[in-house]
Amino acid sequence: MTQSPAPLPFTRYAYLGPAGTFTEAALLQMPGVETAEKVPASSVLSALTMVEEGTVDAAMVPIENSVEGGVTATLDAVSVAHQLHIVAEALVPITFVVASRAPTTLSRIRSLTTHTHAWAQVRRWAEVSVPHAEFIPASSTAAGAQALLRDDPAADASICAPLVAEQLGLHVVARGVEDVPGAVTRFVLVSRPGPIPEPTGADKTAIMIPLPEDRAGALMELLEHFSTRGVNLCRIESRPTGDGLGQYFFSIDLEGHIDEARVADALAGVHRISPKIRFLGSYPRADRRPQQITSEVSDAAFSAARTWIEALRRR
Ligand SMILES: O=C(O)C(=O)Cc1ccccc1
Repeated sequence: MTQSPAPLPFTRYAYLGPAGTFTEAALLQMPGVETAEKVPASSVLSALTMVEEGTVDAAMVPIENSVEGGVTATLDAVSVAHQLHIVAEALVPITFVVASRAPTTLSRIRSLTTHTHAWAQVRRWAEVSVPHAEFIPASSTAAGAQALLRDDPAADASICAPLVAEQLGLHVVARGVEDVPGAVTRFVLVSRPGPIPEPTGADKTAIMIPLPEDRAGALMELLEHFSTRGVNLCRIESRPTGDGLGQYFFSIDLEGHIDEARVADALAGVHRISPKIRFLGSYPRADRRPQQITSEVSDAAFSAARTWIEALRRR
């Protein structure tokens, strides 16, 4: 049985702005956010810094795309550079339009502006449909669309969400230009380390594990701790630590909550191999998919095993 996530204890949120970004759409999914203050930031890094400095309580940032994989800048910032915890996630279906200020055709477009993350998702379409168009990076899809309304816009058109084009009164030159229909971006809400959201029965835990150096089979050993306790991994990526060639960490999302015995036991096992492991948060799954746990790795089974050992030791 799964429980609904509890309301978030925050009143001020940062997000990659301005209004109309996909990140804002993710933030608007958070329970209770309607009455909270929403502060637009000009980059993911500045949103994270606002959290660290206490200007806001939490920030929504993109972390993974179903087509492109991890948003490395966010993964690295949350895993290494910042002391932040993930407290919620949101999934946003992504579709893009090409928008221009005045009516035009694709063949007349010589430059396109959008966020790099959006450009990565329309690149193949662009090669075929606007092969001569130059890409001009914007701080977000909505910022790129707004820039078209300036006196002397740098680009002929922008790639943005359909709603933004509509709200700004732009002309839609083409719709559904994403290379892979049905793509979804996963966003996470990060805050300063504090109380961990309660387990709901459909949760994820994020961790960062520096790979032990000069230890044959270290990855296999790490993974065994999860498999023997029936802990399913939903994402595993290796990233350079930034400290020198050959130094890597694993960024892992697993199914379950730190309050569950099998998850805590697996993490304790990993800690013995890689003591610099970092816990980055346990939080409710956005898709609310309940966990499938076999009886031998249930909390009850762990508790019975502990009781048995304690009884043996008391003899
Ligand atoms: O620029 C935006 O609207 C964002 O929120 C970043 C982004 C861009 C493209 C897909 C997902 C997120």
